[in-house]
Amino acid sequence: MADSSSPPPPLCDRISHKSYLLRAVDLTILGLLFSLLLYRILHVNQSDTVWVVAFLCESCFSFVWLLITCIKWSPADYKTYPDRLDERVHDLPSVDMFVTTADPVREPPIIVVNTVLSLLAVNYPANKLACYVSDDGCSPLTYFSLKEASKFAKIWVPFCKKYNVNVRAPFMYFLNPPAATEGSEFGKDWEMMKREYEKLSQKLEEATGSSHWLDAEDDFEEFSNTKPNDHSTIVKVVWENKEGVGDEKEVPHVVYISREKRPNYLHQYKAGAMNFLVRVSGLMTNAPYMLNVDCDMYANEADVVRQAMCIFLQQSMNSNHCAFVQYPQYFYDSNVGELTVLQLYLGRGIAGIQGPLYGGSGCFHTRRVMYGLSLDDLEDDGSLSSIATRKYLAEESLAREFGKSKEMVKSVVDALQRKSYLHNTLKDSLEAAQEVGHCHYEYQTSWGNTIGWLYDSTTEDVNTSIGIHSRGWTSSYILPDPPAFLGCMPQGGPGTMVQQRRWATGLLEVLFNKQSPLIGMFRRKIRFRQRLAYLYVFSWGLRSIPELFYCLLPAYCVLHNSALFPKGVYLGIIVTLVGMHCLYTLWEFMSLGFSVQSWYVSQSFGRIKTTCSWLFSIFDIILKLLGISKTVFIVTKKTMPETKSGSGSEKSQGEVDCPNKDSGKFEFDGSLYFLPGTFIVLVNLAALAGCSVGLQRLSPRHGGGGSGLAEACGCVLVVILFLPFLKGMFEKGKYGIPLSTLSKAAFLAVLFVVFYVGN
Ligand SMILES: O=c1ccn([C@@H]2O[C@H](COP(=O)(O)OP(=O)(O)O[C@H]3O[C@H](CO)[C@@H](O)[C@H](O)[C@H]3O)[C@@H](O)[C@H]2O)c(=O)[nH]1
Repeated sequence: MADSSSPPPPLCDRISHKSYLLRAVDLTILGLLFSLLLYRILHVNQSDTVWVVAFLCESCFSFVWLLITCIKWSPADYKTYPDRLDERVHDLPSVDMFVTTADPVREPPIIVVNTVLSLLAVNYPANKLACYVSDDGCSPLTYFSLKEASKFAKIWVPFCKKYNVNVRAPFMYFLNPPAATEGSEFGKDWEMMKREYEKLSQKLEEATGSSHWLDAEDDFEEFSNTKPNDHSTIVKVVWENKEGVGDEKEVPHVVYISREKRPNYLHQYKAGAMNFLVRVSGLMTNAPYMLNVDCDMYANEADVVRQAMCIFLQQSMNSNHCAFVQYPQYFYDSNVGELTVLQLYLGRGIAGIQGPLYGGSGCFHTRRVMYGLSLDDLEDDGSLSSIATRKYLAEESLAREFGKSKEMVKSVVDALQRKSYLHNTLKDSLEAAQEVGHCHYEYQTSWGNTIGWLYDSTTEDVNTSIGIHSRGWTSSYILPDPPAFLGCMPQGGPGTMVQQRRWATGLLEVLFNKQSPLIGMFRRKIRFRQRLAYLYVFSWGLRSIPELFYCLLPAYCVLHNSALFPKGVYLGIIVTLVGMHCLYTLWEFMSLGFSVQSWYVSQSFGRIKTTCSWLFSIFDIILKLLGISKTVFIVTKKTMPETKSGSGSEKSQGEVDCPNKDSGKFEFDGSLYFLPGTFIVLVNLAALAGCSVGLQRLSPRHGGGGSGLAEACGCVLVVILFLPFLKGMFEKGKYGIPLSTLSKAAFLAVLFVVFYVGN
């Protein structure tokens, strides 16, 4: 029997994943890289440019590996015990849930609706939840869909709770009929729900094609004569859970919001939408915690909110320093093993330092931290220190920072002082909500600067994340199995290239803005290794330059008859390095249930995205720094789950996104993204062809003893890594490289070859 004087069991445990073996492997690879650099220094021949370029590239790779080793040194995450929550906590805190959408075509409302339904049905008292949907597309269709979805939610939520359904996004749930339930009560309910969901989908599909419903109801008046970038603020209470007591049949509040937009007015993309969500929810429900998900990231696990609360509530009993709880982002229907591996190994590594980076979706935030509090502003019991009280609660300074709305200032004071929200009806706040959605509301306030989601980067997530860690807060990482949230990712092709470029550009923007981990070394309270983690992420775009050079160096050396790699026994350094790196990364993949094929796809895609997409982020950032152009946020196209059935609940984490039948099959279009890759393949093929006809003999020998088998193997390796491009040269349609790209790349390749042979 448990001793009544012993402390109650914790709500969560921090699990360390430290491994001496993995540290040894990381260090060995680092040692090999440094030996290679040393060899180059000792054997340098100043007239040999190849040697110098290779040295510079390898220095970059070594630096990146040094960062990786530091990041992965002490991995950790959290295990939570949601079953203990009810025993320990009698009054669960409220949570405001935010969903952002921006374009009803690229983000079909049926996807948004599924995400919303999955959130409305989570295992948490409905009177403690409110779901706010921000629509940057100002689309009556999205509003219509939400209205229909909230009607469906009245049968869906009780159904999920009654039968303890695991996956509460209907489009996923109904992919798998339950086994042998015919005739049972559950079987009948299941059939009925499925029919109702089909009706809902049908209605939304019909509404997408026509707009007759728009005139039929007064409710859509505010949408008339609006354009996505030119309209007034719209705030609509879709469903209000009046006098909710947390009954299983209740549906949480649903609110639709679309902030004012005017042409030529910088609306700050997603970050601007998030800040409007924070303000409106502050006026309406003012929950101390806020969950944010992208419109395609549905809750795949009914206990997501309870799990996050285990961390926050345990921390508030102890030290109270966790600003946010981040779940990793997993994806349905897409081959993104690379992201899964990255989030597990590197993600846990960062989580073991000061905590995971905020990834933009699947994250629970504390409202007070978003209002700019630093860790130092709090006493041990979580109340504001006397200095912070003076600093934050003077009404004048609050109005300066948070904007002129009196209701907003009051709600901020309540949130900072942790006062529980006094129930008004949501509609009482509509007028104030309109005011805080005005284009000019943020003018000369601290929104986006020190408060809320931070501006000045299209990757608002990591920009905001470093702002929070710089104020001394920590964050926590939970990796439940099945995954807590699942979203969609574009398959390899133009969509991916645009997305990767936006990420790399946004990250570089932070590297060069005031949040940069390179500045404020002693002033900011961010830990040293956490800074390195940010540096690793923010410098993605810069890695494109050494990678591009390194993909061309073997071909150059073969054509130029010069040595790239060490000779004799020293060649062993390179061979061991490549071999170890391959085996190590392969092990990382296989340990998560991915196949060898998936590992190859990720290695190949890694090189393609760096040289073809990240490369453009450098141009973007130069143009931005020169003030010639601004960066833009192109919304990623979302697709319904099609090829795979299954709820994700019976699968292990690794299986969530194993490659589909088309893995490695790349889609092309005529955009410039595909020019560098095609050029790389052509040049390496030309070098191999030259090698086989003995071209080197025509070239004079250059430093290091001329090229040999190692350089030719280098060319083969590059071609293998860019195989989707080689295949694309022989395919037709969307899988084929367009003739225009091929001819441009061929022209450049001919220039490259002609210029270097015998030069
Ligand atoms: O002007 C905008 C642009 C985007 N969004 C929303 O922002 C979210 C993310 O946009 P998406 O096009 O899906 O970007 P992804 O590249 O797929 O998203 C990743 O990268 C983004 C940063 O670039 C992060 O914000 C996301 O959380 C992260 O999942 C979506 O819900 C959009 O509807 C807006 O609300 N307003």
